[in-house]
Amino acid sequence: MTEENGRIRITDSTLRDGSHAMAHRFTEEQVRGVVHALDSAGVEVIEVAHGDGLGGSSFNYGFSLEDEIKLIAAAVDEAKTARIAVLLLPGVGTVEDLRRAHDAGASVARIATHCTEADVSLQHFAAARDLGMETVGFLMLSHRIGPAELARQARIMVDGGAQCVYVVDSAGAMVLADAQARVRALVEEIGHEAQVGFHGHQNLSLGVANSVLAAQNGARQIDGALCALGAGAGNAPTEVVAATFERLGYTTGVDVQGVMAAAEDVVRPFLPRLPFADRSAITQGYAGVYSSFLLHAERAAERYGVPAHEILQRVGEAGYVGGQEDMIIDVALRLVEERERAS
Ligand SMILES: CC[C@H](O)CC(=O)C(=O)O
Ligand SMILES: [Mn+2]
Repeated sequence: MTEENGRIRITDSTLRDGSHAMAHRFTEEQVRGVVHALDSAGVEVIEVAHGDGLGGSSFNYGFSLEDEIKLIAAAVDEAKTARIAVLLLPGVGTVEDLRRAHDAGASVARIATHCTEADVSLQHFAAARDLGMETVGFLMLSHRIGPAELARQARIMVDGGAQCVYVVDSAGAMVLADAQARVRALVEEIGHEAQVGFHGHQNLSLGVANSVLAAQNGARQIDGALCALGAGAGNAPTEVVAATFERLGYTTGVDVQGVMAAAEDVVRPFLPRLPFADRSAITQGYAGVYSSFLLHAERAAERYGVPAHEILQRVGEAGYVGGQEDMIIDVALRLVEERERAS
């Protein structure tokens, strides 16, 4: 296929979604190295923040090794052409956090809400627009509601000032047509006023395939992370996304060799473990569990002596959402009780 499929903007989230997999232990040196490599490879937007967004460094979500504003400033300093994005979950981060990130040089504000709660993002979009930032809405756990309802939530974000709204497969639970239908519904609802994006996870190893279907159905912004470094089994790998989209005839502006080198030579050496669809991560995709719950479940498994995949299966059945990380402990304790009663 030739270059006929139009332009796709790749946003790399190694330094934000990857923060989950790194237990929020990124150093300034690592941030500088990754930004330098991505920027040199032509990646236009690089997201930097705590895994749970601005203000996420806390007992509940895990403390960052380095202050995220310092990391954002380092990323801005390192990038020659790429723009630095931040993620903000209203309630975890505040408008004040957004201002601080903007003062440090971030220019893209990605405001994330649970897929049914778009209305809590309105003041954050207004603040981001006042600051002159580009605005992106992020509808997390998008698999939990149908395409029509998701499109209504996207409409709320666009009316509030979002210039793009993402279908976010936080659990890596979407199976091909799920991604396709949701992206198509958003494109129909908001496509003449705003762009649509797709953020895929690899729990069922479909992050790249879902991203391709998203693009074929009108998505114009696609997320990835180098070496798939991200929550759960990781994100659609940026280097695979770039290579695949080029082969499909999309223009991304990304140098495939450069981004492969960034993955292999810069990120891989500091990975604590390769993101992998093991039993726990597959369970997340299968049962529709927030990918960032993986490490929390593994820690609870270790502490209470019950398998992480069983915890995650129960978490999926209960339908817990981001912010309910404490319920993972609750589930683990219930499993312990059940086991004691049964023995
Ligand atoms: C906790 C925020 C979350 O990691 C955002 C995201 O990347 C997702 O929902 O997939
Ligand atoms: Mn994610």
